[in-house]
Amino acid sequence: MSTASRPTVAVAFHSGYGHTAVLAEAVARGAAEGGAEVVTVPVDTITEEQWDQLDAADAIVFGSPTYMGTASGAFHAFAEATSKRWFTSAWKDKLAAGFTNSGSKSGDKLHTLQFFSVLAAQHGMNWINLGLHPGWNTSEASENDLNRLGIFLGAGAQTHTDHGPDEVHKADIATAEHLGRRVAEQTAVVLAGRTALAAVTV
Ligand SMILES: Cc1cc2nc3c(=O)[nH]c(=O)nc-3n(C[C@H](O)[C@H](O)[C@H](O)COP(=O)(O)O)c2cc1C
Repeated sequence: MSTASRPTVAVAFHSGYGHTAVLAEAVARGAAEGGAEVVTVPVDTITEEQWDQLDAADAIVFGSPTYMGTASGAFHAFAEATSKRWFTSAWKDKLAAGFTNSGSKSGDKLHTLQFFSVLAAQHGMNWINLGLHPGWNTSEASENDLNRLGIFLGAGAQTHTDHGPDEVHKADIATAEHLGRRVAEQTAVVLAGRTALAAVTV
């Protein structure tokens, strides 16, 4: 983990058909804008070097499409493989967040985000929520609002199943960027607090 206040944020994601990958890039972009060093890790092809990158990160943002009401099978395989880290509490006190994408407006996305938050809790990680009020919930609001799907736990996106990755909704991309920025900023606050605490306890 970083000792200075510049955080390292890892984006650990799976995308079967490229839509969620667009959001992973947006989270990474937002985190970089927020001052973090960023690594993206496609979990279905994860290497030993990338496991090391996750171990070294201050925050890990989990991302997956919603398949059958939960994260994809590939993401679940990755989650099971993290049990090696669980045994040694290797990820304890890292920060965590999550994003998902589905074909339907709801599509049971919340369940995927809840799965991510439980995975984080099992590791003793501290969950960072989206930190946005819902958009698109008044007569004057628009589908182009940030957080247009009105999710609090993480970033959610909806992509029509006959649309390609280049048609992921711009508001959902912006919402994912927001999440990345927020994770970077909140992680920097925690790192600064740890540094300050270490200074007064020596
Ligand atoms: C096996 C499978 C299961 C799916 N299950 C859901 C679902 O439960 N809810 C939903 O709204 N969309 C569901 N979808 C649609 C995907 O979430 C949607 O197409 C998404 O954009 C795919 O993201 P990806 O390109 O990153 O894989 C499913 C798609 C597949 C292939």
